[in-house]
Amino acid sequence: MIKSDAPILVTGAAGQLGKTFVRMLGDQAIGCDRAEFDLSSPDSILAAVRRYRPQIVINCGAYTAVDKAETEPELCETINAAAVAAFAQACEEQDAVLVQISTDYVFGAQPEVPTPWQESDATAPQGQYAKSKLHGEQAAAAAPKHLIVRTCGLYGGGPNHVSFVEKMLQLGEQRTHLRVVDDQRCTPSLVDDVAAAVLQLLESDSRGLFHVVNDGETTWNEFAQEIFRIVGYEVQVDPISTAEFNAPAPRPSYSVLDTAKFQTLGKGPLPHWKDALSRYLTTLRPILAEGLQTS
Ligand SMILES: NC(=O)C1=CN([C@@H]2O[C@H](COP(=O)(O)OP(=O)(O)OC[C@H]3O[C@@H](n4cnc5c(N)ncnc54)[C@H](OP(=O)(O)O)[C@@H]3O)[C@@H](O)[C@H]2O)C=CC1
Ligand SMILES: Cc1cn([C@H]2C[C@H](O)[C@@H](COP(=O)(O)OP(=O)(O)O[C@H]3O[C@@H](C)C(=O)[C@@H](O)[C@H]3O)O2)c(=O)[nH]c1=O
Repeated sequence: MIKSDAPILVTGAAGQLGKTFVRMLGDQAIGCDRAEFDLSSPDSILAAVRRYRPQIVINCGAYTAVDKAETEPELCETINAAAVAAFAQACEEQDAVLVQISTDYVFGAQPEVPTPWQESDATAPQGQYAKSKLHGEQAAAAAPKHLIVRTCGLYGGGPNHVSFVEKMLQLGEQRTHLRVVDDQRCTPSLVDDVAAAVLQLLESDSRGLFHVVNDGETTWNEFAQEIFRIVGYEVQVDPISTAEFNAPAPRPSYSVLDTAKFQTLGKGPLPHWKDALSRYLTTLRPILAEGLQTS
């Protein structure tokens, strides 16, 4: 159970998800950015956690530049795995719960029959970011009280965070034709819905590994088309393959996550991805009227 008076430390508080937790938790949150916790120096983490004496640490800080990680694998591994090991040790010492946010990218191999991945399925991370995040899960699992939440394609941090949604909107302001991959299936998810679900897991004292994404599944191409449909931009989104896009890091062709385990809480699935996207774009409407480029 979340004790209402004990602090909850949120790392990565300047990021999309961290910022959302800090907003939702209000006075109970101690939001820390890289000035307080430099995750590339894990040695400093224990002392910093001792200072705050949290009941829960929600680690949203991470190296999230998937392509850049291919050329900075050591830094990515330090931030996404070694720092998590330090949090696990600190949480054990403080008898605190460690919440580690992880990713659908821990799955990589093309399943024979595409069926949403369950928590018990074998992982097969492909790129450096993906591998470091799996190592981070393993490090978090060393904390006696841990909650590891895998999610996917986060967006919704507002116009200052450039997720896939803002990338599409910026490109859509400039171009009439875009090329977007149509051979990766996943479920992009809204930070508000994911953070609310994580808090439900904490409130029910859940421990272990959970998949938390919006309901349904799509491709990035269909997701982009839905963005433009909702905001009313006339942009043609041509389908291309992942090979044609030729990004430096590999991405899974199928990383839809099964949320049945989360649903055992009895609250049902998270809202459908189309509903989540529509809610987020509604909040952006006043800014879109001015143009995202100029905001
Ligand atoms: N984005 C996505 O699509 C997905 C993300 N995830 C996971 O969810 C979590 C939250 O992601 P999201 O909010 O999107 O990520 P963001 O990139 O928005 O935020 C990550 C935060 O980590 C901080 N950070 C990076 N390096 C350091 C460092 N050396 N020391 C301290 N802080 C650092 C960044 O700080 P600064 O702002 O100063 O750079 C940033 O605020 C991560 O664990 C990520 O792996 C999982 C699935 C999908
Ligand atoms: C901008 C753009 C992207 N794409 C492709 C590239 C990629 O395969 C896909 C999604 O693009 P992104 O670069 O936003 O995706 P990416 O940064 O790989 O997003 C990921 O972030 C990390 C942190 C995670 O943990 C994952 O869950 C995941 O969603 O769309 C196009 O095909 N056309 C485009 O114009």
